[in-house]
Amino acid sequence: MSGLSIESITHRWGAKRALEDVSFSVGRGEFCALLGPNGAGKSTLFGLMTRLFTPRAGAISIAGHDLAREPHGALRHIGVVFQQPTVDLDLTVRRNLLYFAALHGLFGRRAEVRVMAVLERLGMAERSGERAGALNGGHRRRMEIARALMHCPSVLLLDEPTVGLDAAARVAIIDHVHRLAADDGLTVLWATHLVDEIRPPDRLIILHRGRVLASGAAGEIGGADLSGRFIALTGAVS
Ligand SMILES: Nc1ncnc2c1ncn2[C@@H]1O[C@H](COP(=O)(O)OP(=O)(O)OP(=O)(O)O)[C@@H](O)[C@H]1O
Repeated sequence: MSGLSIESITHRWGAKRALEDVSFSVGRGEFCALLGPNGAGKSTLFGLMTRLFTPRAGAISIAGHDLAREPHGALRHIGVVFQQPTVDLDLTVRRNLLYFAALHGLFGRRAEVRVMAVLERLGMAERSGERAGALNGGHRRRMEIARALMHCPSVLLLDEPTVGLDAAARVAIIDHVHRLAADDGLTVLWATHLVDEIRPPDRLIILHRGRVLASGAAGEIGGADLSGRFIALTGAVS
């Protein structure tokens, strides 16, 4: 399978259950929202998918590579945007991306071309010479998404990427990432606790207290009122 597959993942922090028998898959070109209130287990799952730590039980497969048995094969297919921004504010946008390119073995003209291609993709090309610290929060996040695409991953993981952004910046980022899935065939997993970031055709996984409560098309799970359905399932006000 070319996308992402999570099979029967269980993880505990000491005696605390963070994930219990979590299974789902996201296909090529699908935008999948992982929706859960605080403490649902979203960041724990991201930590497992990026191999910050290993699951006690279950399997994770990325672009057909089992993360435990073929970690290098799996990890090179992942692009990650973490919840906390990780940008060098003193460098230009271009320089931030060039450093990241070098980490992936891309140098010189090839790196320059790739930097401009990913910035173009996120509508950021004209800002390549600006200092990252001078960008607004939305543009800084778009720069981070562009950076996550530098090594041509097939799976993009985003952990609550719109935290702290205003409504217009959130919509712009959501639009861009939907286009990456629809036009470029990227497999997207978008963790959020905000129902209004989810569109009816999106795949949706509702996670609560470490368990999957619903999985399917957002429009089918939520009908005309996804927010009401989410609150009914989890008791959480989003
Ligand atoms: N390093 C850790 N050590 C101990 N417990 C942890 C650790 N990380 C998370 N937890 C616990 O695991 C559970 C799931 O937390 P997690 O951060 O994965 O949820 P989340 O859905 O990402 O929440 P949030 O939206 O608040 O980031 C919570 O009960 C949390 O307190």
